[in-house]
Amino acid sequence: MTTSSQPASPMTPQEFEQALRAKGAFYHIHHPYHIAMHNGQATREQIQGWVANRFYYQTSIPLKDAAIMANCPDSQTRRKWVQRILDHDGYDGSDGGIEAWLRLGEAVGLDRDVLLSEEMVLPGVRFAVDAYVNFARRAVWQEAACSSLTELFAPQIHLARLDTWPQHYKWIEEEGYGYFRGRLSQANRDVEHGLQLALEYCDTVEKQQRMLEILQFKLDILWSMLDSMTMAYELNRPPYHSVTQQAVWHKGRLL
Ligand SMILES: O=C(O)c1cc(C(=O)O)c2c(n1)C(=O)C(=O)c1cc(C(=O)O)[nH]c1-2
Repeated sequence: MTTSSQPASPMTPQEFEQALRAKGAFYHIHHPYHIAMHNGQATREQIQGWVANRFYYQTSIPLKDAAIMANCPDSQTRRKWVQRILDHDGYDGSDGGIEAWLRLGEAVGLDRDVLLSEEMVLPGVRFAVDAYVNFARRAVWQEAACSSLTELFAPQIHLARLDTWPQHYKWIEEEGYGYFRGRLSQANRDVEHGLQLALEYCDTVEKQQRMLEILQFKLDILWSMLDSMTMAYELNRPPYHSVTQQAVWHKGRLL
């Protein structure tokens, strides 16, 4: 094995931030399934499939964040990090992101029970999301915390949806867009904290290279989710399509 491609000295914090940001080239905003949704070319079934499958990501994010907190001995970090769980689960009478996503489901014509039952969650989506939660359980907390840094690129994707979906998909009820609106400020705040942790923690060549690899792993998760949806809802090749039309795949959380 050769290590000749390793740089001799660590990047400066500015250079390292640039290297993290450059990973935006591989964000799922560039996936053909996402581009089709953005351009108004997605069918109702494709939008519904995306909303129902992404619900599994939404409900897994608090599990992932709780796993990070469980491994983090620093109370100052936990005080900040706990806000991420509250954002999704709701607190003090505010509903939170999971409820907002259920409303998005209703706005695209999916009963909330369909989302909650996870019956539409494709195995490939489940495996990708579970990999994220399991990584957060095993990794040192700083690495797990910084794997959330795909959120660097998220405000742009939420804004783009708010911009184009109402024009293209008149059948989606307006109140479904609350989730994307709420995430704009939340994602920016999360990124500020995540980036600060990454720049402080990654002070060696090895840590910087590993963090870039972890960010790529997270990008792979988001991309693979859309690959699974492409197979099922665009190419009409859901799991077992060659043997049955029925959705026989497992439905429960086996994490
Ligand atoms: O809609 C999106 O494209 C998108 C992407 C991501 C992301 O980049 O991981 C998140 C979200 N949304 C999101 O809503 C969210 O709450 C969130 C939390 C995290 C994380 O890794 O902790 N990513 C994301």
